[in-house]
Amino acid sequence: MTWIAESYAKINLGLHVLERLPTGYHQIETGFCFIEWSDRFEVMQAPETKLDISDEEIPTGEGNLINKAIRALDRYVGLKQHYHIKVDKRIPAGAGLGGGSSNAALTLRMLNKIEKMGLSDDELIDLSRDLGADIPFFIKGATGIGRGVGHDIEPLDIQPDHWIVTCFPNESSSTVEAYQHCMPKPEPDFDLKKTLTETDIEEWRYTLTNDLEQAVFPRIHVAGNLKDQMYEFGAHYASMTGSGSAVYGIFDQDFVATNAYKGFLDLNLPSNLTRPGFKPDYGIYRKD
Ligand SMILES: C[C@](O)(CO)[C@H](O)COP(=O)(O)OP(=O)(O)OC[C@H]1O[C@@H](n2ccc(N)nc2=O)[C@H](O)[C@@H]1O
Ligand SMILES: Nc1ncnc2c1ncn2[C@@H]1O[C@H](COP(=O)(O)OP(=O)(O)OP(=O)(O)O)[C@@H](O)[C@H]1O
Repeated sequence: MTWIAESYAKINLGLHVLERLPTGYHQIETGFCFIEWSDRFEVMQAPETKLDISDEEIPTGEGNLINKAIRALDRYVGLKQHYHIKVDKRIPAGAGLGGGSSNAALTLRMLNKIEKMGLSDDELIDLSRDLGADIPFFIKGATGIGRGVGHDIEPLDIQPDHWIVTCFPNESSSTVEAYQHCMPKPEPDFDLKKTLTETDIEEWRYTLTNDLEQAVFPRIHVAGNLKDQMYEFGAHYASMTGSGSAVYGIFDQDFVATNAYKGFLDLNLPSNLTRPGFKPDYGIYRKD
């Protein structure tokens, strides 16, 4: 029996880096929403654990977040079976799109369902606490504001009711380095929740910032150029997502967004077009 599901990417709507913590992590505040870019998972019972990823640049050993998620679940409840997991990888890695975290969260949700473990979202979040700061958002599967190191999610309907064009400039960004090079600001210049819920998207370019841009753009110039290009294509708002290097633009007219999307594809840059108010299909389906 084969189980199928989609592992969606996220983008960050604004990101405050508030404080560097003694653990090396940072206290942040960020809006999380989804885009229509996803990896496709096929999971089958197998004599031994096996991971196949269509993108050969992503290591499939112990360090892969899918394998880490399997081990964490096994430690927590003890898995009854082994699995062969095939991933059609479409989300670029090192893009700030949370591809690895999304994969880890889906692995936990799928095995929880396949083995009828009955673990709650909070239990899955607990057992995966050390795997990645973005994972709780992907387990919950609802948009919202992330606080603390990103783990504490306040659910909030902040999926933009606009078109989103996302583009990866083909140069990966390291999350560790992005945080190392940023300057924490304990008193941010704007109220993130208020901006996301009460301010028109047209106004965001004057307020809503991602603090990690200042750490990434000087080192990955193409990412900064891509943001300028989004505005040239007619975006109402453009920003780097997370630790980069992907950049997204928010557009209110479909033909302007489509034109931008096609423009990036013509430049051979991996890109995505997301519909207004997009909601991911979080279903896990059985293919007999
Ligand atoms: C940039 C974001 O994607 C925004 O949503 C996240 O903050 C990063 O989430 P992630 O990739 O799941 O991060 P993790 O895998 O947990 O951490 C990678 C590294 O990023 C840094 N890191 C991450 C999250 C955070 N709040 N502070 C940090 O300083 C730490 O050096 C950490 O070792
Ligand atoms: N299942 C996975 N899919 C993608 N990358 C993975 C996976 N497991 C481990 N990695 C490693 O994690 C690193 C970052 O990949 P990922 O796609 O999660 O980056 P990201 O989008 O920048 O993440 P984030 O936004 O959470 O910081 C890569 O170097 C990659 O080799």
